[in-house]
Amino acid sequence: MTVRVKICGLRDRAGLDAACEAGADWVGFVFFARSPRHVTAQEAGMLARTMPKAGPQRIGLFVRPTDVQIAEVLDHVPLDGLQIYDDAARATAIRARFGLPVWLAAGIASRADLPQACAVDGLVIESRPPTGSDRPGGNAHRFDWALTQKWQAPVPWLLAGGLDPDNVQLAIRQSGARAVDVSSGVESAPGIKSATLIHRFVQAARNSA
Ligand SMILES: O=C(O)c1ccccc1NCC(=O)[C@H](O)[C@H](O)COP(=O)(O)O
Repeated sequence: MTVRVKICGLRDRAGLDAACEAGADWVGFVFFARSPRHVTAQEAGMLARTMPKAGPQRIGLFVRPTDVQIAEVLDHVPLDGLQIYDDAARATAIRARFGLPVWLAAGIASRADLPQACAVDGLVIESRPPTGSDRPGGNAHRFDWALTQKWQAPVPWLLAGGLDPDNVQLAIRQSGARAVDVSSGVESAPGIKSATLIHRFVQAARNSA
């Protein structure tokens, strides 16, 4: 089965074009001011509206958002889904309020952290942020991939956190993931995507056995 790929934290045309050309399944826009990958609704709108019709789905990332913040973004950006950093009940409420697919981001340190039930459309399973980080994702920080191996996931899920073109095949083998999510690992500096690394990452994920 083909492994699906999300390239997250896109901020400019070159990065977005590379993700589309490489055949990514999803691209992510980060609406969190403290992130080096932050985009305004206007910037993301310009990018998202000019993507190929059969291109990747557009996912908006929000950290503990208010309904007003999400609504303001949706006024400008045609999003296909929302990735939410908040508790599960809030993610479910956002899904009901906006009628879009919602992925809940879950920070994992041990097997006990893996959700056994949820009322959202997908889970992004990533490492807990390292001590001192002021953001819940995009930290280039990995967890023990074997933790998800025998997990009976309640909904489709993506593996995230510290992936790059050189480790993604091992991560897929060890975790059993059928979808992967990367940001830092395809950058030449924080917030600056590398077309070469994006292509290498997508190719490596697709070619994993
Ligand atoms: O990228 C950020 O700065 C960010 C800030 C706040 C919430 C989420 C954020 N990013 C999430 C992602 O890019 C991915 O879902 C995932 O965490 C992968 O990150 P990385 O370890 O950098 O590949």
